[in-house]
Amino acid sequence: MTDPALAARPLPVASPKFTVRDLHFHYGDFHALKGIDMDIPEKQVTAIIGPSGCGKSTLLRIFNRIYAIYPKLRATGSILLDGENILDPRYSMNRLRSKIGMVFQKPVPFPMTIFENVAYGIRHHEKLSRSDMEGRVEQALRSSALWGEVKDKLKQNALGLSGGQQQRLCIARAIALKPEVLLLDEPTSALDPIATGRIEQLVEELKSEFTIVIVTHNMQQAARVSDLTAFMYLGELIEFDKTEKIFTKPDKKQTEDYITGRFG
Ligand SMILES: Nc1ncnc2c1ncn2[C@@H]1O[C@H](COP(=O)(O)OP(=O)(O)OP(=O)(O)O)[C@@H](O)[C@H]1O
Repeated sequence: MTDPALAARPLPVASPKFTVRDLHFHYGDFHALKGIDMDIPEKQVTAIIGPSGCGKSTLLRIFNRIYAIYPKLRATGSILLDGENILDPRYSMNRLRSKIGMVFQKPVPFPMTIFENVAYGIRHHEKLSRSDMEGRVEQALRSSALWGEVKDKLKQNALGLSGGQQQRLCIARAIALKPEVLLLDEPTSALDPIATGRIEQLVEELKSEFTIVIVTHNMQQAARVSDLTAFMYLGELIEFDKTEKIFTKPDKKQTEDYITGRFG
């Protein structure tokens, strides 16, 4: 059961992109998310932090309903995206996919050319002329800060790129579909510090266009890139506030213990 004294209240947000209310999630009998309430603001970066197993990735994945393909997984409550409940099966998966892009922990480029990696998804959604497609691919690669490094080798296999470049390619692939939201699930955990720095800089640039939600194990990263930070523990949202406040003057003792390294 959620202890009302422990649960975070939703932070009032002027223009929420997502409004999450009383969200519970079950993996079969296991109650993984317990009564989450939060408002995620538009065109800002929201970080989700907390110790391993607290439910960060589970929460992130509910935002694009990945769980819905597994019969034993169940979400209750509501998540409004621009006012419409995306947990309602009548909200079509295609519509949701067109609004929400996701990037995973490990970059997984398709075994095809750099150009095709970006063009592939666009072709599934739109029919573009060759020159329009070239323009779209270039735009996505520029937005993901990769264009300068790959413009002369678009026909080379993407698997020849470095890990950091592959991750920026995955971001290019997601933003080429012009989503409104980008979900990033520990996007730098497989990268070296230089590649991590480039992704963090990119996140900062992309927030003028996209609503970004990032799960990270790295508290310094959350402090550097996010406007708001949500701290989770054992499936509950303990505290959700401006990042600066979470890292300097958190309200809850559990948050303070976590950010000062006393547990987790
Ligand atoms: N497919 C699954 N079936 C059953 N339980 C699961 C499944 N996936 C996750 N869980 C459990 O749900 C809880 C939350 O997992 P989740 O992966 O969301 O945590 P997390 O905070 O992202 O952890 P980490 O930081 O280690 O990635 C954990 O207790 C985990 O064991």
